[in-house]
Amino acid sequence: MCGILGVVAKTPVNQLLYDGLLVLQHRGQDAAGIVTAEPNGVLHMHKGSGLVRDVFRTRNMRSLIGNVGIGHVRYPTAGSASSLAEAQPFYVNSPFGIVLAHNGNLTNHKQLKEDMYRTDLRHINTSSDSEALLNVFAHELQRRAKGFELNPDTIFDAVREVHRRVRGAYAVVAVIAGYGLVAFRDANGIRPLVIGQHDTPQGTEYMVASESVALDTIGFKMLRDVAPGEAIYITNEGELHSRQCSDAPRLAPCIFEFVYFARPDSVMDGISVYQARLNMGDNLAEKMRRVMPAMDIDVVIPIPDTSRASALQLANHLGLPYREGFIKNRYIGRTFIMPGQAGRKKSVRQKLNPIGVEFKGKNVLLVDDSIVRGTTSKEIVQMAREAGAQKVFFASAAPPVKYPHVYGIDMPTREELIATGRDEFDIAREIGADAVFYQDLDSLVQAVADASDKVTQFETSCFSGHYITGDIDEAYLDEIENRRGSPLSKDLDGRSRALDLNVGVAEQNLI
Ligand SMILES: O=P(O)(O)OC[C@H]1O[C@H](OP(=O)(O)OP(=O)(O)O)[C@H](O)[C@@H]1O
Ligand SMILES: NC(=O)CC[C@H](N)C(=O)O
Ligand SMILES: [Mg+2]
Repeated sequence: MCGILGVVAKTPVNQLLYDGLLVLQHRGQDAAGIVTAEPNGVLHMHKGSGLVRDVFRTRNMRSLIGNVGIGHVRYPTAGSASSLAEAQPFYVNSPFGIVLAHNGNLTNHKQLKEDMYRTDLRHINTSSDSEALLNVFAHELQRRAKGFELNPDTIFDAVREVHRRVRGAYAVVAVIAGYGLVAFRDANGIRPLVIGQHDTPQGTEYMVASESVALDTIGFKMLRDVAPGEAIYITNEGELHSRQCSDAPRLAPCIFEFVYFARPDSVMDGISVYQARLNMGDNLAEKMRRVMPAMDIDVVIPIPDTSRASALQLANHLGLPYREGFIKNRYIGRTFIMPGQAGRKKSVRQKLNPIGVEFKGKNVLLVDDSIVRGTTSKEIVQMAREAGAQKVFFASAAPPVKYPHVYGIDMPTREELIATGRDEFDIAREIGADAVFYQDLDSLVQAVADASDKVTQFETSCFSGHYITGDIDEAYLDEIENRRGSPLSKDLDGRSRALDLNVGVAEQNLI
């Protein structure tokens, strides 16, 4: 997943974007980037590999001039490479000069890239789907723009055409040089996007962000979610326009945001992530009562951080003590979104360390939000045993992850997923636990829906194998599995390869 941010302010926007990206860091640790825009259309970009705090130095911040801008933190998705060339935002010089940042994954990326090359005569230089998305938008805008005049209708018509051409998941922020900020969300609302405002004596400022937590911490008031299929255009002067640009919008947000990705203090599509996780704990407790009536458990221990809310509620519901048995090294980031299995494995031990007294001679129930590759659970169970636990049970607040995620989360091969071809007994054996308990899918959906008064449908493909965009079949999954690990795209007669043209940190004055 990635984090995106866009601001139209009355004063310089560089610090706001930096602060906002820091708050969205949990959505991507691979690369970060900011582009700011001056009223005359001059764009300033700085992006690089690594965490926000490492990418931006004072000198970089000083060069980010302008009251309008966008930012991105990246977590590469299936098929894309972990490289500086794919750090966002992306820039295209025509029409007007556009920069774009994207959260999600396009499922017809290969086709789009081919169309771009053969029909639209546009060159895509990386294997990033986001670069293709930018070029589709640019092409559609160019076709409609009349000279240097750009009105909201033209922008909204271009977004409408983007919805027709592009499949998959996308929440987008873009700046059109000299005009303003554009934001839009795919017709299923798979990826989140919110808009907030801040009133100043000079007028209203607007911020669009992946999560409401970015608005909260920067001091913007939440206005609403951007609707599925909707586009927002905020001019440099702060005039807000919005329009539904999809013929068939429906709200089916990705349920994995609520399980793992989003921060618990965010509210997305009207759903408190924290409340959804508490509900997951309740529902899991119900199941545990059913399947394990005589509970031989002394203590419930969460795997920090994400499982805490569910584990707490599970313990309350079962009338068992809840204890913090693992201490997390606060200087290590999220393990799951790290690229590379070796790094992930090493990181679990560096990140979490048991408190012996909570384990010695006890039967412990470890709770995590999800088990994906099993990297965390395998290490943790072993650590619990080394710390003297008698029995180690493991509970997951989400159902088994059995299918690749094609909408922006890096779970691309069935082979990598511990639940592929294994039942709960096999998985318990595999991770070394005495037993494993999983939430049922219906209960997960219910848990999140219960925290909402409007959302009834979710994108659940990694648990159910049902892909909401309707364009995913066995052949597609086989293809992304085969492509796994290759940083080079194989299409276009081998002509357009991912040329890693950027060396070091990319910094540009885009004039
Ligand atoms: O089965 P796996 O492939 O190991 O993936 C699942 C684990 O990864 C995530 O933790 P992560 O360390 O990324 O972040 P957190 O601190 O927010 O829990 C998630 O919360 C699980 O603990
Ligand atoms: N996780 C994401 O949202 C990534 C966005 C885009 N597909 C990329 O790989 O950069
Ligand atoms: Mg975790």
